[in-house]
Amino acid sequence: MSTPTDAPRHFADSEVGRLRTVMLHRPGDELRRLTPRNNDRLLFDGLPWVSRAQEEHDAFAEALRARDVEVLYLTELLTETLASESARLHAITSALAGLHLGDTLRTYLAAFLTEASPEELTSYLTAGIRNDEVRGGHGLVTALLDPHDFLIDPLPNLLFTRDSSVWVGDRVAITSLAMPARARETQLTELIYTQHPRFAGSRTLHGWQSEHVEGGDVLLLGPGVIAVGVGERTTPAGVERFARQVFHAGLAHTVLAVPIAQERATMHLDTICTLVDVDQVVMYPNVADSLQAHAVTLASEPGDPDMVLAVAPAEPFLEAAAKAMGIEALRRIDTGLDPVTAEREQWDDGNNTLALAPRVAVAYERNDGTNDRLEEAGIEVVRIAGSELGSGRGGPRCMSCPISRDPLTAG
Ligand SMILES: NC(=O)NCCC[C@H](N)C(=O)O
Repeated sequence: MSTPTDAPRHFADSEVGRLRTVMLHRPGDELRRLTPRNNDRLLFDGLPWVSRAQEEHDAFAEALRARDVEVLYLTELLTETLASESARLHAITSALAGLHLGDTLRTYLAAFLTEASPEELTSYLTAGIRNDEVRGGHGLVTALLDPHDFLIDPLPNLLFTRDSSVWVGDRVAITSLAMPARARETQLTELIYTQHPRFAGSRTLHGWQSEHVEGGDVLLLGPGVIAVGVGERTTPAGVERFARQVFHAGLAHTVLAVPIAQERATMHLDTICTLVDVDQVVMYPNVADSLQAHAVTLASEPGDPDMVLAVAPAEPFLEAAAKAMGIEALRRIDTGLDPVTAEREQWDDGNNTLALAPRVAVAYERNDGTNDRLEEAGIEVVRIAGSELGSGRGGPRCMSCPISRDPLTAG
């Protein structure tokens, strides 16, 4: 595999530049924590068959490797990061910061986790610890909590690495996840990007303490142009903060703030629209005509500490996007073949494609109507199975965090 020698090692300025490196999370024991009592709270619609989900995920990773994409695994990076004492201390302190533990249990767990190997600590941080699994620290809190209550919550949505960090240019944004079940994920991505030797020197943006922005809402439409969905997960204040940061860092000239319905089916912008070419998106037709965008640009001089943002009135999304991208039109390929098929295939993440290069995209095989349409439009579809992976409501884009793509030429 070769990368252009003048390109930074970690870089992304589009959704479709040739994919070089991606971070995935192979589903593991954290999925075995899901029960009919907690799956709603943990944001899964069902209980996945874990070994089949792993097979499906391995096939996804293999399809990427077959296209010369370097696959990094979040848990491997985390375990390597946790070899450092300072990273371990940081990880343990943040994982035990919750107000549900009490001093006795927190002190016991801190000592217990400090003794754990990096592999074991990774496992506790991702699959969690249940009250009935601890051997010490017993007292009022352990007695009053239900035996099945989690002292450290499992993170089954780690599978969706897209949401907990986003590379924009040569910087990585640590996002701020809105749902309590996912909030701790970004403590782990922050630790990896700030303490793993591979990322030494990488500069970060945003942060998990900031206003909510989730990676599934962030679409790098092309060099200098970023669309950000605002709905169930990313807040208006989140997109404002994000816009200020990318303008300040010179990473974008326009941010499109795109209001989306606050519903589970459309939890992120990438559940209704993803790019499959430099000027083509696959899009949910039931919202395509009503989707609007406010173009946000910098009204003050670059470098002025009082950054003033100019916010344009709402315009149809595709028009606003094409204008900001400097192209004649952002063409649309519809999900499904009719409104009902479109609704079914949108729910099953037919829109949620991962581009490997212009006109080459990974998609769930089950969405026949959408995949046929993509192929008719000249897109090569790399089909993967997702019957179990999809039970958390996320497709190939949600399950991948591009760390390196070949740059697209601006303009
Ligand atoms: N970008 C995405 O749409 N990610 C899918 C996230 C699914 C996860 N179960 C969630 O509700 O957050």
